[in-house]
Amino acid sequence: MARKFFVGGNWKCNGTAEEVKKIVTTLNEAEVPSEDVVEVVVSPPFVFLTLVKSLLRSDFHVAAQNCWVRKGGAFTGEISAEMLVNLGIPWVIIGHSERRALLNESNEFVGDKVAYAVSQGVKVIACIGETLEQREPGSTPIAEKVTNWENVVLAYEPVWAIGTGKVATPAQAQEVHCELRKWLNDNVNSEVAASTRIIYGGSVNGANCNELAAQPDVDGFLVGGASLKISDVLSFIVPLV
Ligand SMILES: O=C[C@H](O)COP(=O)(O)O
Repeated sequence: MARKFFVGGNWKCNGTAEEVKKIVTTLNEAEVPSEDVVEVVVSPPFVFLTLVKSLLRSDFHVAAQNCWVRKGGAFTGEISAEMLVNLGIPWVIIGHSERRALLNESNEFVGDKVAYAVSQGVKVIACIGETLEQREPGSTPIAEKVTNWENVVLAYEPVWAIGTGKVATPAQAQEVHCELRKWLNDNVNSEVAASTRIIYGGSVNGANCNELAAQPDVDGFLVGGASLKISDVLSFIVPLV
């Protein structure tokens, strides 16, 4: 089964409304492959979600960077999956290594969040850890709790590559992605293993994206820094035509 290439731009905790509008304008004016070929999703900070959604071209989509683990309520500062649905935000990033490291999000908590968001109809970019010792316990709660894998993209992001300029080699990325696909085969089922997109994140830019994209098990990217730069934001989408 062909897996549609996925390009996610994670803007993290960056930008002003004016800067965000400039990036969106650049994206809107670009000639890019059809959405049948590449799925493009940008993830602004929460406060800009509605702004970006209202301005962004209709063939690109918007993701939140986090959501609460279950139904909303007395959880100050949180945003629920139901709210994302209410706003028409189709995607959410869950379990990014920055949240795992800085906010102590555990594997179980991340697994519960992924399952709850999917149960509410929000599609999830689920980020998992770097080493085999981290990847397996990180993936197990997701595998145990998620029933609808159609709405999950797995993002492999080696911590040493995030924001450092040290990108994994295509061979390193392929090795881990292949191992993850085998893990899905053994722990979920062969259909999910064949159809789930496994994307790579960590210092992706226009110069290294094509070689990474050529790997059979690299189904896309989650891009941080380069997705915020007007000069770079198209560089990892357009070459994929
Ligand atoms: O979510 C994106 C990743 O953390 C990668 O960030 P980066 O492209 O700035 O290395």
